[in-house]
Amino acid sequence: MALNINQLSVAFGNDIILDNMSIPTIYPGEMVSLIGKNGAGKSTLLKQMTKRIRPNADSITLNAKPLTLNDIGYLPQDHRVSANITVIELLITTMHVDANSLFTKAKSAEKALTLLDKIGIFHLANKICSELSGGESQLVGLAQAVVNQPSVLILDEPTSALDMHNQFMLLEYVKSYTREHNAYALMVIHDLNLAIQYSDKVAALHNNNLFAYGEPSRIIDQVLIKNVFNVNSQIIQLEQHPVVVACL
Ligand SMILES: Nc1ncnc2c1ncn2[C@@H]1O[C@H](COP(=O)(O)OP(=O)(O)OP(=O)(O)O)[C@@H](O)[C@H]1O
Repeated sequence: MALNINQLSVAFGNDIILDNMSIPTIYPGEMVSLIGKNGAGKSTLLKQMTKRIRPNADSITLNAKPLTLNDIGYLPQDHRVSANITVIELLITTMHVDANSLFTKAKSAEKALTLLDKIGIFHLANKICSELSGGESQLVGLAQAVVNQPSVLILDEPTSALDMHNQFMLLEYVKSYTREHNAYALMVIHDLNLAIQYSDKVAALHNNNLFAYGEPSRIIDQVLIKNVFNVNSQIIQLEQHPVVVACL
């Protein structure tokens, strides 16, 4: 059981974004954060994972088979739902329910409400999607991404619109989902301290390739931060976690 990304290349015209990039095997139950400067290719990598057809199907595999759309739940960057339907209706629709069966529909509503409760957004069930705030929309996007219980969660900056409490609430949910379902979570996170706290492994992308990969406490240090972000920093050790403080 493993998720593999091997020899992946992506170019837009003459611009090479990912150059024959491989990531070490990702194991069930693992949360992996992608870090790197703006434009490094993090979203490009995640978008490649959500493609129906890839030029080289073997470049991204789940249990040795090409990753399919059925395997994944995807929360894109800046996710917004513009539809004039309620959150619960959105989730039921996402579940691909047979519209003729009232029983199945009722079961789906129950399932969707349980999920909203688990994520901590039960109160949003009857809100209209197009009227949600940015942060509410991001949390609903997470519910939509997990509602069909995918094996692979692909989350592009899932905490970017969230307040401090909701950042932790979302990441705690992703952690429990990943552990309970033996799933794989790949997330782009800009906040290094959140990445350190919530990742089993961190993948740092730089110069069109993988710069470093491993447990956050082993790979995130002043040298990496200087090389990847061109920022001076200090690392403070707090219990087992390093805490990054940027310096001028
Ligand atoms: N459809 C496209 N056509 C042309 N260039 C693109 C396209 N999509 C992305 N790029 C370019 O590819 C590079 C990587 O973009 P990507 O969105 O993957 O970066 P990122 O690491 O996710 O950045 P950020 O942290 O700013 O979200 C950028 O230089 C971007 O301009």
